[in-house]
Amino acid sequence: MAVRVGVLGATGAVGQRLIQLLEPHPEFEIAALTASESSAGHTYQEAAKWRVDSPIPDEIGEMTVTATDPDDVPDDVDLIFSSLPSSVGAEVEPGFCEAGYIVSSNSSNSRMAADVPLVIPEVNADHLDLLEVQRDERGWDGALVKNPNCSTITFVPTLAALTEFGLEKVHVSTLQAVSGAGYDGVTSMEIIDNAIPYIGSEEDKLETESRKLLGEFDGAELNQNSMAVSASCNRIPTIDGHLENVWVETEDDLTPEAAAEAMESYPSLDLRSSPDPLIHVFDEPDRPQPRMDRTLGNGMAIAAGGLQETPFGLQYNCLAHNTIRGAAGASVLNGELLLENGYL
Ligand SMILES: NC(=O)C1=CN([C@@H]2O[C@H](COP(=O)(O)OP(=O)(O)OC[C@H]3O[C@@H](n4cnc5c(N)ncnc54)[C@H](OP(=O)(O)O)[C@@H]3O)[C@@H](O)[C@H]2O)C=CC1
Ligand SMILES: N[C@@H](CC(=O)OP(=O)(O)O)C(=O)O
Repeated sequence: MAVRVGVLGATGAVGQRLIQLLEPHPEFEIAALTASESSAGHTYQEAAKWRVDSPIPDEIGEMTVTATDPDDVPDDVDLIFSSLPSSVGAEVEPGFCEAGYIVSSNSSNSRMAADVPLVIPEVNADHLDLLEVQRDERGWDGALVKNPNCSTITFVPTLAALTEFGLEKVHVSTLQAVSGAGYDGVTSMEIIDNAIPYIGSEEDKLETESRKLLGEFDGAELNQNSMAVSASCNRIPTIDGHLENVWVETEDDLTPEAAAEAMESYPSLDLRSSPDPLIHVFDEPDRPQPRMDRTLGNGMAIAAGGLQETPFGLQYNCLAHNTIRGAAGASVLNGELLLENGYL
């Protein structure tokens, strides 16, 4: 029987992607949609300014949106997908966990909290066991699991494939699509014929979340990876798909051929939304490209290419679909992992 799920922030850009992925999902059944007080009480099709590239499923359009409060969500909902502005997430997510709901959240609040698993299933599924520590410390019947920032998700799987060479220093420079800023994030006058070399708080997220994701959980606490990470983030006028340039210095010698082999053979998982292969390595020097490669693996794959030796170590480019692998798809995959691991 499908697990009944709720979506917090269901009318937003990521909430709409969540609905697009969850509605046909055989393991999950959408049973609750929440948003702000101004949307509550309206049907979903009245409340949401739908912008996803497939129509609103009929039965979803007719559902009534409720306020984002545990008392408004049916008790038989077991799993909550949260895609709220982070200030709202920080306020309401603990209440859902206290009320017994398992929350798979995309919002940035609490990602770096010591007892909150920050998970990319193919990279660090074992960090999910931090939930035992979380429940002991917080006394929750529910639980809170986070997926990382969309730019972090794009480069960390490629680093995970290279850990056997001993990661020492990583430099990453991003070319991020406008959808990452949300529909009202950057105006057309700001971004057309332009590039903006600043995205608030983004560099810090790449630098800290990557070290947590590649850290080791010893059963009691998580020890962060000791690699040094420096990030520089840029907004460019693409719609979807974050492209990143990465330089990696390693303890052991690392040739482009060995790196390509490690990335191509990095294992996927037997979860419905996990693509196989996880990392697609291009031989063509001008790939990956956002418009051509963001839908690889139904938007869940990581694309890499342009591997070469430089005076600053191995250099390559990588790409992922920021609102699918980088947001809604990441939360759904964490939901699948929670199900697989018996939390639901
Ligand atoms: N856009 C993207 O590509 C990405 C976004 N994210 C993150 O995901 C989260 C959501 O982003 P996005 O979908 O773009 O945001 P949107 O602004 O498009 O949507 C926000 C959602 O939250 C609801 N909401 C806003 N305020 C409240 C409130 N006070 N109480 C309850 N619900 C509220 C809105 O409801 P209503 O319609 O009623 O206002 C809406 O459903 C953010 O944390 C963002 O940083 C992460 C990665 C990528
Ligand atoms: N800041 C990201 C999107 C985002 O909302 O990230 P986060 O999930 O860390 O809030 C971007 O602009 O592309």
